[in-house]
Amino acid sequence: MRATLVNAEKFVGVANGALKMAARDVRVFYGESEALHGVDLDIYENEVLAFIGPSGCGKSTFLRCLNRMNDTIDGCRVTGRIELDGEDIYDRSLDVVLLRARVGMVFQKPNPFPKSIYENIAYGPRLHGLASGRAELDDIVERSLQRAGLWEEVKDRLEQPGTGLSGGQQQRLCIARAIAVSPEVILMDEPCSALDPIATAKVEQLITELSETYTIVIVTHNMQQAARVSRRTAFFHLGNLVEVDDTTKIFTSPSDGRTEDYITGRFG
Ligand SMILES: Nc1ncnc2c1ncn2[C@@H]1O[C@H](COP(=O)(O)OP(=O)(O)OP(=O)(O)O)[C@@H](O)[C@H]1O
Repeated sequence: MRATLVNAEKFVGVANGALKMAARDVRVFYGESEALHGVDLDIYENEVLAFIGPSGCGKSTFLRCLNRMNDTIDGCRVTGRIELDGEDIYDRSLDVVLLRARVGMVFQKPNPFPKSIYENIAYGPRLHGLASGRAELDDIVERSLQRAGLWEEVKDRLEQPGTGLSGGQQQRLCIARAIAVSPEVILMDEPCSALDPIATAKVEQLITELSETYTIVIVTHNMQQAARVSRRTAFFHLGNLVEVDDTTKIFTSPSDGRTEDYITGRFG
């Protein structure tokens, strides 16, 4: 563990981004059971925002609301309002496939398609008509892999299966796949929990680099990780968003006793 939890200096200059997403009174029901009890949260451009809290408190449920992944869960219902650049993402006329390109997602377990490394990246841009020919597609594939810090490791084996890479490489491949469709927001649900410390360090470094271009929301069980990568942290407890503040403040002088109990290890 590091001596200090937070290196605040690296976040200078990104503290006052424009509003990117806004959630108001968001409630999520699984059948009759209410899992999230009215969450209000603003997310700013180019910030890294971490969600922390004990198991089952609703972090992943809320994250999935942000690109409507909950739509894919039977019996799940979302109420309230979530806006992306001022637009209601639950509006009936909204194209969900396009939304998920704008608000991409990286999951806990790396999940490359059972296709070549090249095809893993090329699939999205092709689907969304982002390349006018093979040369442009090649260029997107190379740039995405470079951004994800994977190009040097895979440039000579682009036709080999993505599933043949190491776990850490697979996760960076999934990040490259998310980047390839030029998202604005990237949601990450415990992206390092299946990785070893070296692969984790690479992904954390990548998150810091990517925040120059994208807005990143990350769920993590690892408080040191939240402290290392995020500018702000939101603490969830029993389906409530208890508080959101600068990461430094959350880990040094939180406003709510429940946050204090959690970060000092009294529960969770
Ligand atoms: N598909 C589902 N069907 C029914 N209930 C669900 C489903 N997914 C989550 N829940 C419930 O919603 C609540 C919040 O779960 P969620 O997975 O969002 O929490 P979490 O904070 O992400 O937990 P963890 O840290 O363990 O991943 C829990 O009570 C959970 O049992």
